[in-house]
Amino acid sequence: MTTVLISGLGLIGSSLARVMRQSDEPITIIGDDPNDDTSQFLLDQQVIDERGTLVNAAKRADLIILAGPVSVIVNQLQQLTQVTLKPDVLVTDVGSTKTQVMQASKTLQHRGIAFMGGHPMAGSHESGGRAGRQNLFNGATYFLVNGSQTATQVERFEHLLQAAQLSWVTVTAEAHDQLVSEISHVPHVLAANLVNTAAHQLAHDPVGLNAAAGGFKSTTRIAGADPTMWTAIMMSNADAISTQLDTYIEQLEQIKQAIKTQDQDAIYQFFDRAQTTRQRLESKGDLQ
Ligand SMILES: NC(=O)c1ccc[n+]([C@@H]2O[C@H](COP(=O)([O-])OP(=O)(O)OC[C@H]3O[C@@H](n4cnc5c(N)ncnc54)[C@H](O)[C@@H]3O)[C@@H](O)[C@H]2O)c1
Ligand SMILES: O=C(O)C(=O)CC1(C(=O)O)C=CC(O)C=C1
Repeated sequence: MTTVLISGLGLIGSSLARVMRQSDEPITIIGDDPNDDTSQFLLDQQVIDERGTLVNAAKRADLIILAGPVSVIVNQLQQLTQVTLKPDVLVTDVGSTKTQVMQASKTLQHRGIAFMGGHPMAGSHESGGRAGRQNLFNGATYFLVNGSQTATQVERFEHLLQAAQLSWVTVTAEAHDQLVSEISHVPHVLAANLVNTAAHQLAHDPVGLNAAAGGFKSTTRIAGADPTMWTAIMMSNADAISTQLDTYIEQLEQIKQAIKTQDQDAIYQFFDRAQTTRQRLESKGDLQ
């Protein structure tokens, strides 16, 4: 029997629990979350078997998954250094940034506890355990960052999540944070900025945002995401995100100039390049 402790039963933590429920291995899932409503819902749905607190339940666990906001994960890695854990336990996380998390895991690793960074590249603008789904991660990339885990621990972890048919990719924390700043973090900044700017400009327009159609709605869906989670992400990947934003500002300046000066060719090339890349991703089935 494998005992899994998931701390943070939100969208990601509860979805991982739902995937593990499909595993052929006998498992007990202990859930830790301060939200009583979510925890009770997941108990009733038999997504988790019992509730516990991180500090009290950690000593029984073979696998500990930290699935709260990045700022919470960083604190919990410190808390776990004060607990006597099973010698073979694997501690991992699902945080959207990895450098700060890997740094915070060092004390635990120095005490001989196996830690491996993780980040499933799937999610939603919805949050909370009720929004979790068994198929949320299907076919997605799952980044792993090497810490002090053994090959057997990785194999067992991947086996527990087999039902999701994930694509496992090992990266360094720095390469990870650089990459996701571009494909995930900056897009969230841009989406939120589109909404905030439009809302401000149209504040006194009686039709205004109510007339927004597919274009505005599909480019800004992710602006509906949880501000606590996204604040923690921005705070923990500040350098990479701000550097990427500089590049975006430069690119926006260039297209602004092209539009202002009626440079038809430059405008066409701008949209043509984007269309070609987007269509290539769609044809691979990666995007809709
Ligand atoms: N949402 C996404 O698309 C996505 C995708 C991949 C990774 N992530 C990462 O996964 C993590 C969780 O994100 P989410 O979308 O599930 O967020 P969420 O808001 O749905 O869930 C977070 C959960 O953590 C709980 N929590 C808060 N403080 C806690 C504490 N001290 N102890 C235990 N639980 C606590 C909250 O009550 C909540 O249930 C974040 O680190 C995020 O960066 C999110
Ligand atoms: O699909 C979404 O709504 C998401 O925002 C998922 C998303 C992203 O693509 O940026 C969000 C955060 C992550 O860490 C990984 C995935």
